[in-house]
Amino acid sequence: MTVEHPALALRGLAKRFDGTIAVAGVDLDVPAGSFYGLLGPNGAGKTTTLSMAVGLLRPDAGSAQVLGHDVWQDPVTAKRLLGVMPDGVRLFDRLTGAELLAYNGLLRGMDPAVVDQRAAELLDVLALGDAGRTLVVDYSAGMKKKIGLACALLHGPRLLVLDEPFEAVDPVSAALIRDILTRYAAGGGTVVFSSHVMEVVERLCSHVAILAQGVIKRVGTIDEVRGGRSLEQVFVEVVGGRTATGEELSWLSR
Ligand SMILES: Nc1ncnc2c1ncn2[C@@H]1O[C@H](COP(=O)(O)OP(=O)(O)OP(=O)(O)O)[C@@H](O)[C@H]1O
Repeated sequence: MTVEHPALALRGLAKRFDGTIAVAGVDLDVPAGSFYGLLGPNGAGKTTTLSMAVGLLRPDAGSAQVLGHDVWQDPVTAKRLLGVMPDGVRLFDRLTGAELLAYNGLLRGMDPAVVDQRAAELLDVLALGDAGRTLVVDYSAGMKKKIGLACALLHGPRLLVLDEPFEAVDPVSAALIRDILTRYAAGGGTVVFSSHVMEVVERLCSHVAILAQGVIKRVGTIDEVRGGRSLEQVFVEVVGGRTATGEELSWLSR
């Protein structure tokens, strides 16, 4: 009997920066084939959690497995199965989009002919073909997101982990990214992405986890987490925060 591993399994992940506890013990199972949203306010620990989950940041404690392969003990296998778009897309940006994709593909040991063919297709689908000889450093923020996504997809990973893929992206590009991710998930891939945008998560995701102050406050399928309400209502209730009384900033009124 074969054991079905979750696409991503996090156990007790924790990270502290100096005096700040960024992530305080996160357990999460992302079922294979799911579209998983990681929601949380600024500073909740989303980027830190995802960075540890994909092997970019060493945790103080805990483990991360991609389809049963430990990210820290068996990184080559785990990273072969994984496509990552990190926050702020730290790219080698003195290259054109095509050069960056070629660099990524060859670094992964892919056949150069396959890299060329897939790179051309990705640039075309993501509407980056027109950027031609423009260096990635001169791309707009939205274009950088798209080339980051192309780099994450190039080797045909089974799991995609994306940090804020819709941030700084215009509606046309956002729709394009949504379509590509939806097709990828329909084809058997698993997507995990972080976001603050309820509407995107509600529209796309089968599952959601709400992270606040470094811990998971709610987790489950979208319907389980919503419990008949809107995701925004649940989010605000879980995360709390201050409400304006109307007295503040009175000097702004004329
Ligand atoms: N390299 C670092 N050095 C020091 N503190 C850090 C570092 N990275 C993150 N932190 C702190 O850890 C906490 C969690 O940050 P993180 O970036 O993971 O949150 P986030 O949920 O991704 O936030 P945002 O939505 O604003 O991107 C914050 O308090 C942040 O200031």
